Amino acid sequence: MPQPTTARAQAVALLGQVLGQGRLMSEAMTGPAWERLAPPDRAAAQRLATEVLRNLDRCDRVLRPHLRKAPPALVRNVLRLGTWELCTGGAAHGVVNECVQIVSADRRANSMKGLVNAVLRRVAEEGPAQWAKLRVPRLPRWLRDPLSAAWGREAVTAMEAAHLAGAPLDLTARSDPQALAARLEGELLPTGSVRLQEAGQVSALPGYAEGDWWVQDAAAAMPARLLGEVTGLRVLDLCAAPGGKTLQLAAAGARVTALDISDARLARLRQNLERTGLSAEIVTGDALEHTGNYDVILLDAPCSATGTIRRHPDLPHARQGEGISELIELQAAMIDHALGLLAPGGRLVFCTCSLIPDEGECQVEEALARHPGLAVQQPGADWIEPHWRSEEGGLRLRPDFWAERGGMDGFYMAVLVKPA
Ligand SMILES: C[S@@+](CC[C@H](N)C(=O)[O-])C[C@H]1O[C@@H](n2cnc3c(N)ncnc32)[C@H](O)[C@@H]1O
Repeated sequence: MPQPTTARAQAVALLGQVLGQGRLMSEAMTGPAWERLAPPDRAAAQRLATEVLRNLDRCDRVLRPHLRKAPPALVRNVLRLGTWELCTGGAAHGVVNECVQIVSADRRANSMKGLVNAVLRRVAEEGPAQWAKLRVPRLPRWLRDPLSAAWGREAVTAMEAAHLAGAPLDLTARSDPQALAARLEGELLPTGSVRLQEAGQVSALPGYAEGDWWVQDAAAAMPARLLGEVTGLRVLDLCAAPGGKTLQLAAAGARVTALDISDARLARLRQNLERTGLSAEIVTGDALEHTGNYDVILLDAPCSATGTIRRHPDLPHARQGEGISELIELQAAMIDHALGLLAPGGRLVFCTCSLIPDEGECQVEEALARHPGLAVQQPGADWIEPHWRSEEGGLRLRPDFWAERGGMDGFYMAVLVKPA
């Protein structure tokens, strides 16, 4: 008979996988124990682990005076979880009891249940008052150092505040953003996205089943918007899944080919097309091997995803920057291949959800040097704020932009024009 599990126990298991095994939360939310959890408990486990990771530095600061030496990983993660809950309004009795139970149930950690009980009782008394005074958690050094070099310390501090604040829910309307904003009582952003500050369960929102909208961060919706009128154009979405940009292009009347190397991710794209009643040709394959001829190509290249930390605070803890140089090489190869698939005079939108200039500005500068005649088209949309523009002609978006509205994902995008 499998042991029953709880949201807290699974949150601790998620923390162990992210912090101990370098797995992303999205990779870790599988397995028999996870499957046994009821959907609301899965959501609770995900939220608990996400908040602990977002506040990891704070949890460790509160715990430090109560620990003479670092306890084993499981005990440490239970203490971090308990600390976050106790410092943010969790009821002491329930939190402490269950944390003790989680440790008791583990053969190797069992002997430390007394310590967990004693430490969390102290945290329950002293932690909440301390919590509000703690500094905003900093990014790990592997990311903080290069970002400080690129954007300056002050900007990184502002980004860290945005990471701590988390992200509202942004939607892209299939047809009428104004009507959607009114219907959901959301904010119509200048770019055309609709923002909800408190959304609850996404699939329960009006219009979800009818496919009237899809979830897409406001920054992520901008690359396709830069293309303006695309009705009837042959558009290739070269790294398309799960399909936010494919949906935008199809809704705008383009003849879209959506290509991705991942069948599993394309299955989500297919579901999104079905739900919204939009259509696109779907191709499973490697972008570098695709052939064809297109008026427009949108290349949302695989990248470090460091622009999405507001929503994925696990990322800087699970990864230490490994694999980024390979991604940078792949992005350059994809730009070169995409240019070969474009008709003369055709446009390539290159974008990444990264904060690292090597995956953005530098890619465009280097592509211009490699391809004589290639030009950058300065986007002219009236919603573009002057400080978003970067030197080589692209747009640099950061999580600390629009702070008063709730921020945006970090993104880079540029429109390249092939010589006619
Ligand atoms: C940033 S995501 C794309 C997000 C998507 N454009 C959207 O808006 O929903 C990058 C995608 O690149 C895909 N990918 C990675 N390597 C690839 C390759 N060699 N060829 C095609 N797709 C690839 C990944 O499977 C992933 O879905």
